Amino acid sequence: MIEVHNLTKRYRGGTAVDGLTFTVEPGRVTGFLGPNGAGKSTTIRMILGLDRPTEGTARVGGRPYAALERPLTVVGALLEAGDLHPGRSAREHLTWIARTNGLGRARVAKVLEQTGLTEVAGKRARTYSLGMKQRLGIAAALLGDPEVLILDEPVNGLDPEGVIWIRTLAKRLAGEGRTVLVSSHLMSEMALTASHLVVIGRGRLLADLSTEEFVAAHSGSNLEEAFMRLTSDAVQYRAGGTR
Ligand SMILES: Nc1ncnc2c1ncn2[C@@H]1O[C@H](COP(=O)(O)OP(=O)(O)OP(=O)(O)O)[C@@H](O)[C@H]1O
Repeated sequence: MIEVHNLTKRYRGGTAVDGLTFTVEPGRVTGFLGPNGAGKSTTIRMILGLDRPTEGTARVGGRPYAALERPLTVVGALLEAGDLHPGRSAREHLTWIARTNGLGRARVAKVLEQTGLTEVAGKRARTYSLGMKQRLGIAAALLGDPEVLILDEPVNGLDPEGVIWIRTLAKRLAGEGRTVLVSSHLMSEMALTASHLVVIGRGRLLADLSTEEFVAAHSGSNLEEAFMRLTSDAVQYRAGGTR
């Protein structure tokens, strides 16, 4: 479970995250939606202890990230900017993470298999397509067999096959009882992937409801347009440069 309470991040230039409170439950895929600049990445960074909140708290598996003894066994994350060494192979990359986190080598073989990378595991990362890099990022996130998975914009730039693969994987992980949070700025994609939605705009919570409820409320209209309407104030605020 992920519990976010009154989470706030202010920068000198403005407020990126503004008093957010929501819970991400296990056993389902939760879509974390908002237009560009809404504060999704900043929220995720605070959940993962990479950014310090100005106010409020974020807990993963019942504790703040910093209090987790073996973080990779509790939460795995795929962030937008991967830190992949181009000269390293997938197997070397994963083995290094496993070793520095006290995880057994058997996990490396397991996550390579789970992400379909076994056959290319010896190739250097510089030869990988974007789709393969995303799979490797997900393999690293799965290494500690964590109960919580956070994927930040995982389908950006992927071809249709890659998009379907991520969608299927997210659902499978949730089906295993894990907590899965997937961020996106595309309502149409989340409608196919997530069974629950947390929508933010301008750092504030706009909606926290099941995908079914959202779709039913906007049946007959284009989902992407309905999402744009919901977040339109946030977009106008941003475009006006008043942040
Ligand atoms: N280090 C920083 N200093 C100042 N402002 C920041 C910093 N990081 C983020 N912001 C601002 O906070 C706001 C939220 O950014 P964030 O990246 O969290 O949004 P997002 O919803 O993830 O959008 P995107 O999908 O475009 O990354 C933006 O206006 C951004 O410019």
